[in-house]
Amino acid sequence: MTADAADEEAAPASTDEGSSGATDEAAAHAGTDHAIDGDAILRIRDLDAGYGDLQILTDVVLDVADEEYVTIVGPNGAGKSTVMKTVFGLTTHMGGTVEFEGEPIQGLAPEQIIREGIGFVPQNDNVFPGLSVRENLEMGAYILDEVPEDQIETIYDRFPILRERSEQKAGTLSGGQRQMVAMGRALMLDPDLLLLDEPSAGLAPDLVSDMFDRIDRINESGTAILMVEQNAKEALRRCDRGYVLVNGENRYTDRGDVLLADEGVRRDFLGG
Ligand SMILES: Nc1ncnc2c1ncn2[C@@H]1O[C@H](COP(=O)(O)OP(=O)(O)OP(=O)(O)O)[C@@H](O)[C@H]1O
Repeated sequence: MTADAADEEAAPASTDEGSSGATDEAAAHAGTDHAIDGDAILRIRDLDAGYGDLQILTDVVLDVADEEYVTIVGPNGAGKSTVMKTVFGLTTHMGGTVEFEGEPIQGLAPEQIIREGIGFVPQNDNVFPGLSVRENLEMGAYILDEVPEDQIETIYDRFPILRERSEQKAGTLSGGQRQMVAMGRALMLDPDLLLLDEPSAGLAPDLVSDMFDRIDRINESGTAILMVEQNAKEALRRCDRGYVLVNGENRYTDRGDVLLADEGVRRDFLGG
């Protein structure tokens, strides 16, 4: 979304004095109002979830507005990936609600969630290594009766190297190219919301900013993004709003630049 639109969307989340747009470090205080005032396409309320009997998330609140770019940061083991997996129906739902475009989706299976308009790029094992690039993309549209050729062309236009490598087995691609296949596959049904779990993990440093640029362009073309990223500072620089999660609970929520400028957030969660 545009910077202006982001300001409008994000402003209600900033409740503390000084968080209303200031990038002045001394004045910036990260907010703790985790819900936005306006409409959200993804609306998570009081979410409890985990694995089997093991509860990881407690009372998590999180919103993503239409076309918004939201990132989740926090220490290792905070439950960031668990939030994404829970939205996608891959964990045990224990309480609270997850609404997408006004409909409850908690407890639905991933296949149903894909149909609702959410794409997910997991951190690991996110391509079929023995299938070609094109076959991987086709798998992204497996719920359709026919392969959407125009969408494959759209993906190839977005990631031209995939057109060149269309017949190559995904397992023989570089890490960056595999990540493009995984993103391309998740975009095959043109989702309204794309979940990205650590998209820069394992990439050579010179490829990381290219990957972030591609994510920016996906967002600019109208797809909302919810991303977990180890490269927290860069993610907060790029996103509209960020959530800091600690021990499976919300800690701070604010615009990315406000979180970056908050001394406590920097010291405790961003490595100083
Ligand atoms: N499949 C699973 N079964 C049981 N526990 C799990 C499973 N996956 C994750 N966990 C546990 O859930 C907790 C949160 O893990 P999660 O991966 O969500 O954290 P994270 O914030 O994404 O961490 P990191 O930054 O290290 O990737 C951890 O204690 C982890 O061990």
